[in-house]
Amino acid sequence: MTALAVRGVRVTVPASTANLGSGFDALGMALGVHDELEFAVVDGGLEVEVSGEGASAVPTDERHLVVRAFRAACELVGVEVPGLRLTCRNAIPHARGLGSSAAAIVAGVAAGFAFAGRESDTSALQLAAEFEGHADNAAAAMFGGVAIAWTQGDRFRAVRVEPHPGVTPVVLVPAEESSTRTTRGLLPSKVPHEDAAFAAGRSALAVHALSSDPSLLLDALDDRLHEPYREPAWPATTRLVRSLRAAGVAAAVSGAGPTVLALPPDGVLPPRVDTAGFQARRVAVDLGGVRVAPLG
Ligand SMILES: Nc1ncnc2c1ncn2[C@@H]1O[C@H](COP(=O)(O)OP(=O)(O)O)[C@@H](O)[C@H]1O
Ligand SMILES: N[C@@H](CCOP(=O)(O)O)C(=O)O
Repeated sequence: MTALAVRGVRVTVPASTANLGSGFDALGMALGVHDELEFAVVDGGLEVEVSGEGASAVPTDERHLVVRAFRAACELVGVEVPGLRLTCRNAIPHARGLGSSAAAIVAGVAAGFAFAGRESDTSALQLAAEFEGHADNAAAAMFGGVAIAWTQGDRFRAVRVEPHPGVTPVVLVPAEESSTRTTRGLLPSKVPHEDAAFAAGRSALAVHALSSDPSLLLDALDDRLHEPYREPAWPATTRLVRSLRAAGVAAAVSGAGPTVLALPPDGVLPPRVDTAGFQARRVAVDLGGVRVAPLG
């Protein structure tokens, strides 16, 4: 067992927008909406206090996602925490395609690593991605900026790419929720070769557009790989993505939806696009990923 490096940490973790069009399970970008969590070592037991998003819905016992990820991380790094007081102040909306579950997992993993005096690294990403099932949004939440994620056998890998300052996201968030697990179930096991080729070109272009030339984002964010299959889950989202794109605004479904991601120049949407039913919010790109500080 490793000795505890600290008795408590404060963790700030960003939301994320995954896929960015055709980069299904491969591209993610961290966003400037953050959950704040405190992990304090206590003599025994588990105390979980949640405020903000999801407060009335998430369990406050050992089933809590942050607690599960934290305990798995503690086991991996070899620290034993006798008891935990966890305080969560949530700002990331749940089940909207903004990476709330990835953020919760990354926060728990980062805290577990910090208790062993370690920073989040490739083994932390591996654990977080195993929990989430894919590394696109977990890598973005962990390392910030744009993430390119891939798998090598059963290993999850990712690199961080610096976003261009002209990438200015607007998220359009509807009231209704959509579970990622449910809409992953709508995806086919095979797609036409033509669509795969379309996706390869678009997702490669997306990396260039996001890092070097935002004028190419409209083409780059086009998708045939997941959005058409998930459309029955969120028809209003599909309509809004189409209207934005028809008005020349780069737009895609954020993660597994139902939020819409738009990347208009200067973060300004044309007034003629009807966004009724969605709350439009300009958000920064988060550049640093999860942050951990000792509790004072
Ligand atoms: N901060 C959190 N604390 C506890 N559970 C969470 C948290 N964030 C997300 N979850 C769990 O994950 C679910 C949402 O996950 P998911 O369907 O993947 O949507 P999202 O796109 O928001 O990640 C929530 O309904 C909740 O069960
Ligand atoms: N690639 C995943 C991304 C899910 O992101 P989330 O923020 O909706 O959890 C997918 O499209 O299923």
